[in-house]
Amino acid sequence: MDLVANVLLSAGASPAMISCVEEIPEFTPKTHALYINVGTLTADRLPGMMMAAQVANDCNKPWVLDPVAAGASGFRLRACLDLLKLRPTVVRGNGSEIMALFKGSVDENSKGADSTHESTDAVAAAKSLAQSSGSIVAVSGAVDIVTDGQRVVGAKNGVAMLQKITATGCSVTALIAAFVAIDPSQPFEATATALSVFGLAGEIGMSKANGPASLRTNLIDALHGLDRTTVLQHANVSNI
Ligand SMILES: Nc1ncnc2c1ncn2[C@@H]1O[C@H](COP(=O)(O)OP(=O)(O)OP(=O)(O)O)[C@@H](O)[C@H]1O
Ligand SMILES: Cc1ncsc1CCO
Ligand SMILES: [Mg+2]
Repeated sequence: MDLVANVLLSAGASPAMISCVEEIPEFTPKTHALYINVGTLTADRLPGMMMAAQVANDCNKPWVLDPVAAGASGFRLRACLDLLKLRPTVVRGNGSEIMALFKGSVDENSKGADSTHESTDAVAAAKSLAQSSGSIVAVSGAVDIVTDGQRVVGAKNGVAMLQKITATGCSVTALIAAFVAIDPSQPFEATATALSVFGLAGEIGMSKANGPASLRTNLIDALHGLDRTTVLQHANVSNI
């Protein structure tokens, strides 16, 4: 939650981390985008997540799902599939998470939050999931994949060390929500751009880092300092 909120602040967004069921109907309409992350899922938290998604849909707010460790247990998988039925604007997971949602079955080899698959192994699953769910599907990894079920692009910015910092995936999903909030009519473009910008901040941060802890700090600084010229010069997004 710390990294997610600080990444959003660095990018110029304004996070509010709300999980109290009593507040959700009142607060969700005030947002520009809702982000639901099941990382620390409990039976008590799920009804609030479902309610928030429903409120967002009722007031036409975009919302984004991070299905953390979707294949790790039956409870988690069902929760993610139930949330997916509420049609998030975007779902972003790692290769294993997107493949578990596509297959609809628990992954016996799941390592939990970390992926055991390359993003490029999940392209067909992501495309099919986008078609069946109606959501934009993004798969993070060495190449970040984004698809609306027809188009597929790859965003190639980033450094492998990002995997050694917990919640970089959660944070890039939050950034996707912030970018979708800017123009909800272009969620595909917003998702690819957010992934590319986050990866670029990782590259710039890594040039000054000694390891994961300093990369975490430099990543936030780099995101805060990014300008349009740097993004246009170094963003590496292409059709797949
Ligand atoms: N091998 C890699 N090379 C470059 N960038 C990478 C690589 N692996 C992951 N990334 C980047 O790291 C970020 C997090 O992606 P990752 O796939 O690790 O998410 P995740 O598994 O959901 O992470 P978490 O659950 O810890 O939040 C993304 O911006 C992604 O592009
Ligand atoms: C490690 C971990 N466990 C639940 S959420 C989370 C953060 C990365 O997804
Ligand atoms: Mg994750």
